[in-house]
Amino acid sequence: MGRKFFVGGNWKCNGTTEEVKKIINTLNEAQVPSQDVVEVVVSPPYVFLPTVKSLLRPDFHVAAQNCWVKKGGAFTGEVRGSSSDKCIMLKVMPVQYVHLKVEWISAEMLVNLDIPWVIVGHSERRLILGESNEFVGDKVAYALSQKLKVIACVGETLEQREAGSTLEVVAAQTKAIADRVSNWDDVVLAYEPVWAIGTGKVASPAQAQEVHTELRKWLQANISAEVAASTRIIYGGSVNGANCKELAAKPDVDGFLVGGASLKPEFIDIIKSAEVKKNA
Ligand SMILES: O=C(CO)COP(=O)(O)O
Repeated sequence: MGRKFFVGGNWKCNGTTEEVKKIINTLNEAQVPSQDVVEVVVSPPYVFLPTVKSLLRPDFHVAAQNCWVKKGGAFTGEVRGSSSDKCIMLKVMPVQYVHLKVEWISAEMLVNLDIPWVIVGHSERRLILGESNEFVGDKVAYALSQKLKVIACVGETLEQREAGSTLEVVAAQTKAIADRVSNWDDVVLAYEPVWAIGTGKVASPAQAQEVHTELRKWLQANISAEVAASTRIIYGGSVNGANCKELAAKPDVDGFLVGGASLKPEFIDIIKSAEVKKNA
């Protein structure tokens, strides 16, 4: 079974109602390859989910950027991080933000809004909010149990890459998911090296291919040949209209998770890079 090219747009914490409408207009008017060739998913901030859901063309889908690890209930704002947390949060945030409050959104709410996808384990959550591999694995499992489809993110920091531990890091992140998930049909694995995110420093096609091949080998050795062959492994980190084709040409790059460029018209060019695969 071929792996359908997948292009996700992670809008992160960006946009006003006007800007969101403008992006949607651009997407809605775009001529792109058919749904048989490419699956397109955009992920706005929570507050814009209903607007995007109602205005977006029906052949593109919507993802939330996160969801809670279990059923919702009496939780007024999530407090994560404490002085005992061994995360790098203190390095990137002033000390008064350690007790961060983050909105608490359950998988059930996303299902209720008819949002089919959720991004889990993005490095901005792992690193800033101290989400551990196990916590991310639990979230993936819970989201899948509620019938959401999951874009699960893995990736190493620059420090880890320079220490030569890239493969070990992404394998450990993937293992924490694999330990909790038995069906991979609704999982897309996003390799997002932290050093490439928002930096303009994209991984070379060879670097991306190397990690994607290793991840696929890991899936083959630890889950099954079938899961390894069918799971889409997408790349994220400074993807843009100019570099997407070369990356897409690599055999184990099955698409992209795009940040900054997903807010711009060049996102259409990135979607169109699916043609590279079709013609391969
Ligand atoms: O984090 C990313 C997508 O989830 C990538 O962000 P950029 O494309 O802005 O580097």
